[in-house]
Formats: sequence, structure tokens, C-alpha cells
Amino acid sequence: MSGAVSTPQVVVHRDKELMAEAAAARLITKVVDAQAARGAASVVLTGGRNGNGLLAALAAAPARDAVDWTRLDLWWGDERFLPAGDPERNATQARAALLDAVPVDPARVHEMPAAQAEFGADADAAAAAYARELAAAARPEDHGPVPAFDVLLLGVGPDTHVASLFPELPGVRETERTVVGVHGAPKPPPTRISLTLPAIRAAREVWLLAAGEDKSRAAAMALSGAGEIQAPAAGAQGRQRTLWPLDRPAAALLPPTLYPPASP
Ligand SMILES: O=C(O)[C@H](O)[C@@H](O)[C@H](O)[C@H](O)COP(=O)(O)O
Repeated sequence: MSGAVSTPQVVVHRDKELMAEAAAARLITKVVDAQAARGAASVVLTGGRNGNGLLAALAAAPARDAVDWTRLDLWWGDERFLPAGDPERNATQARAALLDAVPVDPARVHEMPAAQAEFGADADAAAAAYARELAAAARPEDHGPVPAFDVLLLGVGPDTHVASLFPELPGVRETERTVVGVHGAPKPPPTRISLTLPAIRAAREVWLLAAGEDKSRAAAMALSGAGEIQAPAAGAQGRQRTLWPLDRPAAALLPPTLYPPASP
């Protein structure tokens, strides 16, 4: 898969709470507009503190129910390959942060397969099954093996990883498959399932959430032209928009003239 990608846009917020609230409000608007235009919307969720922070802010947002939750397809960008219901699974945390509080259609909540279930301990087989599920959901107008996600959310690791694509490891080098099993991940747990960069780049919009001083080097590296193998976040770009909602500490190493703070 290939296609146009968009130049990253950075928005700097005073702190991580305001970043999460602003990103949640932005997501509500994006989903409402997509549902008005196309009758449905699709969003890819991510794990981690910033991803779950956005979901929690969304759950508390006054305009939350402007979204028609019954017409929203939810996918995951990655998952820790653990048994269903494990508290460390991204899906478990997303349900606790938001999904249990809104009337989503269970048939439209597409969790990545769990370990010790249909695929046993075989993360590669589980990844291939998720790729098939994505392909089955892709429509002709999506022109590819995954749906044209409206918004694909990502957290950013201090090492610039996104989803479960880590610098120099095989997953970030994948150019054909849309979903891969990940083994020996530096961030525990070691076995994961992840969308690949080609699948991420099929999204209309990719939002990379990063808050905290420990993300400042990763943001500066990814936004200053580093290669995607060394800095996977640099390869996470949307077809129409690539957005980096940051808080001030995470933006500390970016040239202030290019990225003035959005909020005082
Ligand atoms: O499974 C995971 O751990 C996430 O999908 C991972 O990609 C996360 O988004 C980043 O590691 C950032 O995590 P924080 O937001 O907690 O720093």
C-alpha cells in the first residue's frame, strides 16, 4: 500500500490534562462530522497512559453523546498478547476508561485476539486473523486491505515507538502485511500484536499523543526528519492529516517559533 501522507501539525497544550481534554473534544467533532457525511465512523484506539487519558476525558466530555456510539467502529492499533480480560490488555483498559460507559455496538468493537483462546499462544496466527478481519471490513472506496480509518490514535514511547512498532525491530520494517505478531518487545509484555506502518498510513488522520518531559526527545527526533526504522513515530502519518497533540514538557525540545503553545 502506498499513498500520499501529510506534513505533521503540532499543537502544544499547557499540560497533559488539557491535552487529553482538547484531543477528546477534537475527536468528538471528527466522529460527528464523519457520521454526518458517511453514516458511520471508524477510530483506532491505542494503549498507554495518554491513549487511555484521552478515552477518560472523552467519557467525561459534555458533548460525548453527540457521537452516535452505535455507528462507530472501534479497532486497536496494538494489543498486549495476554488472556482475555487481563488488566494489562489495551482493550480491558479502554473498556474501563470509556467503552463500558457508552452504548457501543458490540459487533463494532473489534478487539485484537487474546492469548490462550482460539490461537493459543500463537501471536502470529492471531495477527493474521486480525488482518483478515480488517480486510473483510474494507470497502471498495477504501482502496486497500484495511478500512480508511477516520482517526487512528497513537501514543509515543520515549524510544519513539508507536503501537508495538519498536525502533529497528522487524515490525517497523514490514511493508506488506497490515498486522504482525511482535516478539521480544522492549516494553513489556514482550509478545504483542500490532498494525504495521502501511496499515497506519491508510488512516485519514493519524494523531500522535505525547505528554511529559520523557517524550521530548522522541517528539524532537520524530519531527526533525529521522527515518522510520530508527524512529517509528516518524513513519506514522495520515493521508489527510498528521497531528501531534503535545503538552509543553513534551514539546520542550521543539523549536518554539515553529510550534507556539496553543493554550496559555
Ligand atoms: O501497548 C502499548 O503500550 C501502547 O499501545 C504503546 O504504544 C503506548 O501508546 C506507548 O508506549 C506510549 O505509552 P504512554 O502513553 O503510557 O507513555
